[in-house]
Amino acid sequence: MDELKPYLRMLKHYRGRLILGAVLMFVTSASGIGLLALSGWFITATAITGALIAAGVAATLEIYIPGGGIRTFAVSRTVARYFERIFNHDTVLQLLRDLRGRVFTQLSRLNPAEMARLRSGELLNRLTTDIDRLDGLYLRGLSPPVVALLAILLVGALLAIGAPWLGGLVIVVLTTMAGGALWMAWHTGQQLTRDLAASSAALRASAMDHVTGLSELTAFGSLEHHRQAVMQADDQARRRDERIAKRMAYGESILNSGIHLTAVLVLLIALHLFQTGQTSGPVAVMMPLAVLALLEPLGVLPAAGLQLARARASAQRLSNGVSNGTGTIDGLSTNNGTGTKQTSDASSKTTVQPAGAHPRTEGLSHAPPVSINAVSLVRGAGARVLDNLHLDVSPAETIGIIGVSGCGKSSIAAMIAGQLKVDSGTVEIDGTSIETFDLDALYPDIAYLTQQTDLFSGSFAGNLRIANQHADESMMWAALQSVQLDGFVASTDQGLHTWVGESGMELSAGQARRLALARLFMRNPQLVILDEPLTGLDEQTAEAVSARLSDWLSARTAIVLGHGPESLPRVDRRLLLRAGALSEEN
Ligand SMILES: Nc1ncnc2c1ncn2[C@@H]1O[C@H](COP(=O)(O)OP(=O)(O)OP(=O)(O)O)[C@@H](O)[C@H]1O
Repeated sequence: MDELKPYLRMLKHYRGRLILGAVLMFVTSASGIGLLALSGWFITATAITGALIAAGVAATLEIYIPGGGIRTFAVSRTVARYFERIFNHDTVLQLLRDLRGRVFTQLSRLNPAEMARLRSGELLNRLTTDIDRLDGLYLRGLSPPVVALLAILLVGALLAIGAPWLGGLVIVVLTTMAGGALWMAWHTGQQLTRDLAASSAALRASAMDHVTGLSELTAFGSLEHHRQAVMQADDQARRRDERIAKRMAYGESILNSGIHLTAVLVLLIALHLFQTGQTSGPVAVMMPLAVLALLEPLGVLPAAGLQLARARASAQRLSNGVSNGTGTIDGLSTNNGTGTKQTSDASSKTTVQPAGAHPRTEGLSHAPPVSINAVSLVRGAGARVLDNLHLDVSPAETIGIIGVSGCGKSSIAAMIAGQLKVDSGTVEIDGTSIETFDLDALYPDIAYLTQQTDLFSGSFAGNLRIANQHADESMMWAALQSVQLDGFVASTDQGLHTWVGESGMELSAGQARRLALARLFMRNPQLVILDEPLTGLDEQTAEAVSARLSDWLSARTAIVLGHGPESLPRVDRRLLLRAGALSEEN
């Protein structure tokens, strides 16, 4: 249940509302029980009185008080239900707002490497299904057992009018039955829910792959094959859903049968009590009816058990891979005993502050030295990408690192940018280990161009402003000119305000890359990391951009990565990365 603790803590803020909501739920149930029990009593009492009068025996019955009671219960049941629904749903909406805020905040703290690990299907699942399950924690998971228990106690008290021992016995029997049903649903729900959540995420991910990769799948003639895979994922999710529904239906029918059986037993005992003169006829009829009135508050218990299991699984998933707000960035994180948090999955290693360290909170006031000392790195399935790597970059030096595809160039870039944690060794910027840097303080002074071009749905101006919120139009035109994109932008209808499409889809790959490069010129960083900056540019444009880039880099410390010498701008030193180690290139 530990996973649910943060959410239970969140519920504490609404303590008053939750108690009032539960009271309204109980009033609804109690009114139902009162209505049925009193109606049974009243009908029997009037029948007996009528029969006595018909037999010539003088008999009277006070009808106004029980009649008024029945009307009161009928009205209070409807009114309490109405207000309970309005009030509790309002509370749930407030909880939902807090929950969404919390999850979005946690997601926004993830760095790109971690974000990439959460496939979009996963993310969508977390933001919709998981949150929805948690928002029902109170209404459908926690309050029904409380209300059910109170309802059992009330019925026990009513039975005690006929025979106190019977009231006590029924309380014990029904509480055991209800507790058992709740526990069974919770227990079986755990595994089934985990399986269902996994199949739903797989279904969403494959459905999204199908839609986004439609043109590739069509071009390779694999559309039908992939469609079958999506259908299979759908089938699996549906079968798991059905299994849960069946188990819940079994649970409900067993519980209902138990309540009916108890009502029959209570009827037999009540008739015996009546026969032996220990209770009156109307009370004897009221007793089994009061038990039957428990069908409603107890019938929801299997669903409540399942809801609790679902909420727990959702809480687990939400904390898995998302910061829990206590400094742990990844659910897979473990403390390795040295005070430094690490992830167990090599492919998702990210830089995390060592516990207890005082982070450096000031950025870079000058072009910093960068040093990599005895760094080793294992990634993915366990391949050693870097092996005892050393590198010293002097202030304002530009170094180029070249190497074949997959040799580890991007890994070096991500490491220096603090987005990949090394297995051993240190990475230092300006004499400070990247692990002790407050990255929020460092990032304004570094520029990191990743290999992948990320543009946002928006205009040219909007995409440039990501690098510098306060940039004016002349600055933007100058940046666009540096990457030779000014002519193209000027030729569009709305110039800087032209929409570049979702993720820059209305631009060619080369234009998108140049727009990403232009963002660099909008800032004044001290340290620059460029991962294959000239990819996708034709020879002539690459030459022009390269010359401009070389000038811009001259006063900054820069590490530029590329496949070969032609993919680099002018550098002070060129190194070759091979077999995890660097060697000088002439
Ligand atoms: N996200 C990841 N998860 C697991 N392993 C990865 C990941 N990214 C890269 N790797 C592995 O790390 C190794 C180095 O990859 P890296 O991207 O650093 O190479 P690279 O030299 O930049 O390649 P390229 O020039 O093709 O971009 C590769 O063997 C790759 O399989």
